[in-house]
Amino acid sequence: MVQGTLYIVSAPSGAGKSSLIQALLKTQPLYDTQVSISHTTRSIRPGEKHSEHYFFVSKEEFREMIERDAFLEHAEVFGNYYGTSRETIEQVLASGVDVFLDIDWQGAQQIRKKMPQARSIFVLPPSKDELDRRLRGRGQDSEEIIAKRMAQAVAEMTHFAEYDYLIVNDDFDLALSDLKTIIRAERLRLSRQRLRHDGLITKLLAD
Ligand SMILES: Nc1nc2c(ncn2[C@@H]2O[C@H](COP(=O)(O)OP(=O)(O)O)[C@@H](O)[C@H]2O)c(=O)[nH]1
Ligand SMILES: Nc1ncnc2c1ncn2[C@@H]1O[C@H](COP(=O)(O)OP(=O)(O)O)[C@@H](O)[C@H]1O
Repeated sequence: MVQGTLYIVSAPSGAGKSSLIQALLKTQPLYDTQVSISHTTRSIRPGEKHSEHYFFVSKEEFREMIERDAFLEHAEVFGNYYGTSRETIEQVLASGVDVFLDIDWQGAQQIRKKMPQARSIFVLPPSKDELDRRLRGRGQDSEEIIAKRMAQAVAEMTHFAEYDYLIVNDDFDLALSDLKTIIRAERLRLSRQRLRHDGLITKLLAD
């Protein structure tokens, strides 16, 4: 079985990474691609569902998970804790499915150390004004939270060069097409193709 690829996707809040990942998943069968559902201590937003968008847990539950080493990575973002559960990711990758992590730069650094084979993608907004418009347009955060996220956006963006790929999410369809191209190219990497087509290659090279 060929291991699935782990994709890390980061961006300043509001740049559109969740929308891009969700749109991508609609075009891929579940046996090919899944998105990891993180644990978080932040409050649930209107329209969000427990175990669909996040596992919403208390600080105590989160701390208990850190203590039993249940996270592949975890970080504090905007004053809340976020983490990726180790168990599910390892199982899903082992079954050959690609997994997407929507995580920040701190989590990305931790994953790269543990799993150097992971691929990382950074999503940029076309401008700060547009980022601000998207955060407001989403209509889910208070003025105070939006201000906090805008203030953090530059700090997050300074990490773009640590990533393998960069997508500017100006025109959504174009950005989605870029994301699909990255995945297609990764699936065509020689190391993966060799394993998938071992028999074929042996036959073609036989005298
Ligand atoms: N390190 C880490 N960051 C996460 C995780 N889940 C979400 N994040 C990041 O936390 C930040 C805030 O996420 P969220 O509160 O959902 O806001 P949104 O990205 O603006 O919708 C984003 O940068 C996410 O990528 C996680 O499991 N680990
Ligand atoms: N290319 C785009 N053009 C215009 N609006 C966009 C684009 N991409 C995403 N959005 C909108 O911007 C808002 C923030 O997107 P979201 O995916 O929640 O961002 P993130 O997950 O990076 O915080 C949402 O309302 C989304 O519909």
